[in-house]
Parts: sequence; structure tokens; C-alpha cells
Amino acid sequence: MEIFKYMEQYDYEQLVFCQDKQSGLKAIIAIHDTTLGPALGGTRMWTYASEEEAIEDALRLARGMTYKNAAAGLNLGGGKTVIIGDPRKDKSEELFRAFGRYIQGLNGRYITAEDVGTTVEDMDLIHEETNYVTGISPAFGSSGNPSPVTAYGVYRGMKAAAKEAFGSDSLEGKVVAVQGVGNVAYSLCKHLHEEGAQLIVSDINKDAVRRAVEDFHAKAVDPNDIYGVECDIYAPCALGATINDVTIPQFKAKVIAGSANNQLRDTKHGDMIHEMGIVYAPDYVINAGGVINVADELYGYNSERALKKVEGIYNNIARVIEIAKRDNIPTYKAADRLAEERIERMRNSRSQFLQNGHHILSRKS
Ligand SMILES: NC(=O)c1ccc[n+]([C@@H]2O[C@H](COP(=O)([O-])OP(=O)(O)OC[C@H]3O[C@@H](n4cnc5c(N)ncnc54)[C@H](O)[C@@H]3O)[C@@H](O)[C@H]2O)c1
Ligand SMILES: CC(C)C[C@H](N)C(=O)O
Repeated sequence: MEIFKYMEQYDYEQLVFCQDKQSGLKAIIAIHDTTLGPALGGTRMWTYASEEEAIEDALRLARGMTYKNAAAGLNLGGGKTVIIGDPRKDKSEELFRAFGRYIQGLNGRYITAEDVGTTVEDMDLIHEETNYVTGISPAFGSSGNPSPVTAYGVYRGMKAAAKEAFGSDSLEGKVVAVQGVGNVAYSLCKHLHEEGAQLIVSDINKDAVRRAVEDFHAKAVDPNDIYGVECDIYAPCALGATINDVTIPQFKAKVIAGSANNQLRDTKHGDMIHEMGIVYAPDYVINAGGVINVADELYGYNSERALKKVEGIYNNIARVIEIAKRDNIPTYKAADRLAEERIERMRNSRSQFLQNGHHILSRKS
């Protein structure tokens, strides 16, 4: 991989390699764009097959956070970390504290939080070394686990997409096929069940499936069968790239709305589902609830204020659909336009000043 060439292509600002022999830490912090503010994005811990795969994941996810934060109206740029390791075996206090010191060394250019493979407890350890971490325990006056809030945002965004597809935002009686019933999707299923939706679920983890079947009367299907089930809405809530050449011909759903990051394998797949008339709620717009929630900590966390902002994901998805219809483009392009235009507006309006003079954390009461 030609790292500088890749960084130049998507205009990345910085890539930081962190190595600590004592704790075994091997981490990569990618900072994509800080036009809107410090880069906020989670830390993923994963067993990558190669260092190149880890670098690519960090870069790709960091850029996604730039778009997510911009489209959500946050004054934050985009970044992400990957820690190379098995979250079931390789975690330790030393490792997360060493990582915390690296974050501190960036002096606020990057702020972290949870992502796949990391938890509130891990954030608390990082917090021992730096204040540039969010999603820490409510005991510190913070917001804790972002997953239920992400789920609430996905639920709100799904309703907005349903309004476009079915003429009503009620999900009562709608059949929703949920792929992956982990942290976010379990809470999403709860909202859907309470509204009277019928659930079809799949997960490679049998216990997760059993819990959804028992708690929400969901019907379980084999992981490979979820794409082709008869349903109104497909909710991808596991890993990315599940909208691809193989799955698209199987889709029966009229709406795609789920929490997974990077749902389209390639942009051409966004074009394909658009041509099929499927209403696609762009991933980084609908799944912004978690980051909106943790970002509120930077102002002194207030859950009521944060939830109100997360509720706004309904309007954000409606706005993206409106732009898509107005400009006759797929929704994924409309979302990119929304994010890029905001970043450009801010870049231009700031260019007259050397810097805006204060860090976002200074507003914390
Ligand atoms: N947690 C958040 O606040 C948040 C915020 C934004 C985006 N996301 C994204 O949402 C997705 C889910 O996040 P999470 O925190 O719930 O993760 P999680 O690990 O708790 O849940 C993911 C679930 O998907 C299952 N899974 C994996 N591969 C599968 C497959 N092929 N078929 C079916 N199930 C499969 C796993 O067994 C697991 O139960 C991820 O893509 C994550 O990046 C999460
Ligand atoms: C900051 C975190 C809550 C970010 C979350 N992992 C996401 O992908 O949006």
C-alpha cells in the first residue's frame, strides 16, 4: 500500500502509529479532517489479518467519521483508531493506559470513544491518562455506552425512510429483517417490537438470536438467508459491505435502514438500489446517534439535550431524501453533498482567521 498516495487521494491529515512493547499496544490513529473541529471517532479493537488491512480500516473509518460528524451538524472533524488485537484476550489496563498517553500526546486533535471491540470500561482506563476520551462511565458524569442511543437514532431514521416508502412513518405491522442482533440491534428491536413491528433476525452468535426470539417474538433465519426474506425493511446491523452484487438481487425490502458502518460495498451499489426504487437511509446519517450522544460530553453531558439532538435524525434522513429527489440523485450521494457542503462552507468562512482561538473542551461547564 502506498500510504501517502492513499492519504493524498482522500486528503487525510495525519496517521499515527503507536507501539508500546511493555503493554503490547499496536494502534493506528487516523485523523482525516479537522476543518469543523477536533477529530472525534471511536477505537476499534480487532484481529486484523495484516497490518495493511488495519491501516486501511483506520483510514476508511476515519473518513466516515468526518462525513458522519459533518452531516450530524457537530463541530467535530473525523478520526478513528484501530488497535490490533483480540478484544477477548489481549486487553489490559497497561494497554489502554499506554494508548491514553498517545491520545494525550495529540493534545486534543483527536478524541476517542467506543467502537466494535471496546467498552465503557476500556474508555475509563484511557481516561486515567487523558481527558480526550468520551463514552466513559456515567459515574464520571459522562454518557456511558453509546449503543442504545445509536439504536434510538436508527429507529427514528427508519421511521423517516418508511414515511417516504410507505406514505406513513408508523412501523406497526411492518416486517423488519435485522442482520446482527448485538448491542445496537438489540435496543433497536426493542423499539420496533414496542411499536408493533414483526421481526426477522439473524446472527452468527446463537445466544444473541435466542435472546431476540425470546424477548421480542422474533423469527430467526440462517445468516445467509436474511437478504432474501420477505420483508418491508432490511436493517443491516452487523458488519459493513452487506449491500453488494450478491445480496442486491435477493432484496425484497423497500427500505434499507440499519446501524452498520460502510454498508455499501462500493458506491455503484448505492446506484443499483436507487434504480430498484429502494429507499436507502445512508449509514453515517442514520447511525450518528452514538457520536451525537458522546459529543455532548464535550459541553458537560446532558442526556435530555443529547436525546433531543438524536431525535433530529428523523429530520436529517428526511432532508437527505428531499435533496436526493430534488437533484435526482441516490440518497448516498445526497448525504455526501450535505456533509461536504457544510465542511466547505466552514473552511471558507474560517480561512480569514489563523485559528478560532479555543478548544471545544473549554466550553465544558
Ligand atoms: N455501537 C454503536 O454505538 C455504533 C454506532 C455507530 C455504528 N455502529 C455500527 O453498528 C454495527 C453494530 O454495532 P454493535 O455495537 O451493535 O456491534 P456488536 O458487535 O455488539 O453487534 C454486531 C452483531 O453482529 C453479529 N454478526 C457479525 N457478523 C454477522 C453476520 N455475518 N451475520 C449476522 N450477524 C453477524 C455479531 O455476532 C454481533 O452480535 C457495527 O457495524 C458498528 O460499527 C455502532
Ligand atoms: C464515537 C463513537 C460512538 C462512534 C461510533 N463507534 C460510530 O461509528 O459512530
